Amino acid sequence: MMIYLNNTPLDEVLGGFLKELGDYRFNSIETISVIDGLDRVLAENIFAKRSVPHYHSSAMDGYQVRAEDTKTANIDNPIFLSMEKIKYCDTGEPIEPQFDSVIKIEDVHKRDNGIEIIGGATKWQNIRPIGEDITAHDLLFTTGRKLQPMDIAALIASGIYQIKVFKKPKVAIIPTGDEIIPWNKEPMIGEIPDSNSQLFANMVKKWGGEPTVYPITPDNFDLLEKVVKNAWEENDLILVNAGSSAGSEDYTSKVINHLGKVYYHGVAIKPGKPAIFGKIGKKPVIGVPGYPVSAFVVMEELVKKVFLYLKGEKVPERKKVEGKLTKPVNSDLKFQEYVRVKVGKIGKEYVITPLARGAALMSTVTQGDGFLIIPQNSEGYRAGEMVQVELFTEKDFDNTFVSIGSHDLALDILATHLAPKFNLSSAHVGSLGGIMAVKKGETHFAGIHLLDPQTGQYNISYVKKYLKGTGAVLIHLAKRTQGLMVAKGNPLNIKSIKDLKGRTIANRQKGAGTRVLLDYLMEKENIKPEEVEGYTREFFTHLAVAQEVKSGRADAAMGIYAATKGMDLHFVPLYQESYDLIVSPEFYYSPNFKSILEVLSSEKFRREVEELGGYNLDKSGEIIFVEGEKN
Ligand SMILES: Nc1nc2c(c(=O)[nH]1)N[C@H]1C(S)=C(S)[C@@H](COP(=O)(O)OP(=O)(O)OC[C@H]3O[C@@H](n4cnc5c(N)ncnc54)[C@H](O)[C@@H]3O)O[C@H]1N2
Ligand code: MOO
Repeated sequence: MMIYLNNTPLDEVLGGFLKELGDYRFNSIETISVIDGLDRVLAENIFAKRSVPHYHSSAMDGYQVRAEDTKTANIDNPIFLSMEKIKYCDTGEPIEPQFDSVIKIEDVHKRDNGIEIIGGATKWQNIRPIGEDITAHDLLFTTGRKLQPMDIAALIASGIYQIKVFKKPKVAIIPTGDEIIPWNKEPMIGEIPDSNSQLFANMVKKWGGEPTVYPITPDNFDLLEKVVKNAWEENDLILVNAGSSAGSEDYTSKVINHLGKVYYHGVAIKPGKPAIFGKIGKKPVIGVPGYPVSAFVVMEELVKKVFLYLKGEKVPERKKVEGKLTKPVNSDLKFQEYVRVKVGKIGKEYVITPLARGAALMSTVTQGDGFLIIPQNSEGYRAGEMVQVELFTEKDFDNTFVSIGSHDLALDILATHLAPKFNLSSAHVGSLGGIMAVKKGETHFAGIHLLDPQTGQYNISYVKKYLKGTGAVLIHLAKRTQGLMVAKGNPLNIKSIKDLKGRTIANRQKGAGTRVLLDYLMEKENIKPEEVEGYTREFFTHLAVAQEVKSGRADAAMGIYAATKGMDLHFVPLYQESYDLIVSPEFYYSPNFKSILEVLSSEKFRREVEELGGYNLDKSGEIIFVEGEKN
């Protein structure tokens, strides 16, 4: 198998490829009705055919008069004008040739057979003369104008009904892969619904193109070649999705090379490195990697730029914000990396939290706000460094609450109650991580559930210990039942912590409240970590450990009852814990926090959470403890 994948820097690929495209441009023209012109780009200069208004018209409801007749009127010498010397008109009505002025209706006294006025009118007052707005033969728009709603209104008013615009460039989208199935078919194991084609189609539409999604093509050279040939004839730009990397079934570059030429295969970006740039005849054919985020990055950073260049448009710059990085980000020196991040605004400062790096993780784009772009040859950034983020969302950060800490399903339900007025942006780092985030001013609040083994009490001693000097308000959210998740029917008869000896568990990460609880209970029963298989394998959520038990890879896992629901697992209740929110004092006293408190104490919210099972929210929203503020 021949593997050929270079690692060319992005700018070099883009610059070089545009050069290879020579004089090829998307410049076909079509004539359309002006009413279909929204967001279309004019391919002609347009001059008005008609003046607006096209007759002298009244600007007010009132009486048309001759200014001459009104000259001597004043408050002491009112003038009476008989019906022959005036004419009533509404706003917009034509001015008759014998008149040259309009007096507003509220400035006249109606008398029998005429009006009385107490002030003179000046010539052309309250009249919109011909061409006041647009004059016939005025230049309205030049080639290249992207038509907006008022543009279309002005064109119609000035007598333009047909316009010449650039044709929407046609973009072929060819999904490939034996495992890919139509987007609306329920997938079996090993099958992947074609979600990328819709990602591409909608991006192309946003850029002003006309996408066509071709049928899914299996991994087969001849079939792919046939579809590419076909698409090449019918389109201006061809995108082949997947089959771009080094695997033996990756035919995209072979097909392009057979029909035309590949100029670049492999870009020094991550994700997105196996992208392919080639040409068949004069038309560009681009191989976009299969992983959704790799695909998104290649579409945003390369395909969009090629597309808009060929369309003769500038690439709009992304909005940028600068903020403090909450976690270190390491980067491979070989690539320019696109790390998806969440952005939060705490007080006046932005905080930037990096998300997971996997190229398959669409959720890092849907949950993320922007890219932290780490240049090639950079090792990355340290926690606390100020970094710049290029935004891909339009979120209102002033109405986004940041929650960094332990995850609980109640937070998801809280988010549904806060929407659409407020967003809740959560990151799950465990209880201790949450406390540290509050301490460093990186979050508005943190969910925690930390047992103090000495006192048997939850959370308070940790707040006292770690947030002394910082200040914090501890608000109760829920009592929830922790226990052991085991297989349906409890075949191993696991009834208490003691029964974990010699069994395999799925454990939570250090710093997680559930881990602290397990350690506490194990110590009480004198069980050493070495006596429990899997103790060192860490998972970050309740659902993740539940999944391990469900799959049979683990015999048991400590977690909350609600996570077992829907998974058909057995639950052995062991402990009632208190899941609370630590709120920074600044946020606690801000008006926005009231909205959270309102939800916490609402019946509807409490009921919805309790319905998950294993929860009691009788006291949610109550203050448990206040740690003094900074002085
Ligand atoms: N041995 C190597 N394997 C891989 C390499 C490598 O260098 N050596 N590169 C990896 C990188 S990086 C990427 S990115 C991917 C690129 O893969 P391909 O473009 O060849 O695409 P596939 O392997 O066919 O699929 C990858 C992944 O994407 C899913 N996919 C594909 N099409 C769609 C679609 N239309 N909708 C949704 N999802 C789609 C596909 O099912 C796979 O899961 O290769 C790595 N491997
Ligand atoms: O380039 Mo791949 O897209 O790194 O994941």
